[in-house]
Amino acid sequence: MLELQHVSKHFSGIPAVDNISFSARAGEVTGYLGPNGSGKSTTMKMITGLIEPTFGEIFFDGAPTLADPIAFKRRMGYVPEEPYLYHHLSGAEYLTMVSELRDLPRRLSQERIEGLLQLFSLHGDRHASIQGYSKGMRQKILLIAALLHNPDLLLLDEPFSGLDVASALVLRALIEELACRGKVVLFSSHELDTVERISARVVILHKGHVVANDEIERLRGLMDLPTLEEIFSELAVEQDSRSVAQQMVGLIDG
Ligand SMILES: Nc1ncnc2c1ncn2[C@@H]1O[C@H](COP(=O)(O)OP(=O)(O)OP(=O)(O)O)[C@@H](O)[C@H]1O
Repeated sequence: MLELQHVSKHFSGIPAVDNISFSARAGEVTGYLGPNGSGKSTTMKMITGLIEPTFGEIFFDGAPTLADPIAFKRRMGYVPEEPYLYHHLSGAEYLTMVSELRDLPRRLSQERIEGLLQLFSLHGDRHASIQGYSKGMRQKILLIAALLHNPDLLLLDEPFSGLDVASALVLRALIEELACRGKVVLFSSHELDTVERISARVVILHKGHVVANDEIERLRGLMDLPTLEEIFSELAVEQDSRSVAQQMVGLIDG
């Protein structure tokens, strides 16, 4: 289980994430939602150890993640929102580098790389440089890199970004399958339909605060709202989208 206890992150004294506590359990998918700038990526980065919390602690299977960061990173796979890749490498070279950094045996890692490239329909492009890859192709490389070492915890920050319909369907099924196999999966997304389909629970952030942390089914009942989109709008959207759109058109067409 992944557990955040009273975690905050301040940038120049300003809280981006403010005293949040929640847990994500093994065997189920936890959706992590919030408007732009609400603190989702900051939370993900704190869990990975890329940035340290200003306050609070993060635990994985009962142990503080910062107590033994190397052991924790062996068990974690992370798909960042921003694809920081080495563009001069080919997809296959990049994945080989990742597997070497992760100390995976060469034969095993090559089998996994070849297989995953095939299954993500990227095999034909494996020797081309990442520079020439489309956004979706880069996203697939990030996904494969996060999966290669068969992690127990998957942190997926907008993992569907740039994927075509077929690949998004594969990823959706993959996330469900990983949870079925007992992994902890925390994934952030703005695609509420997808979140609603595959997540048991959601955590909703608004301006750095947790405004909901429950099973989707229970939230529907408690709030008497039929869809996650309506629950999300009620808790985390302040503006009337129709009126904002009309004002925008008014400005350019006035
Ligand atoms: N390195 C940083 N320095 C200063 N402020 C930061 C930094 N990183 C994030 N922030 C601020 O923290 C807040 C939360 O940002 P974050 O990227 O976590 O939001 P998000 O929920 O992931 O948004 P999005 O949906 O747009 O990806 C924002 O106000 C952002 O400007």
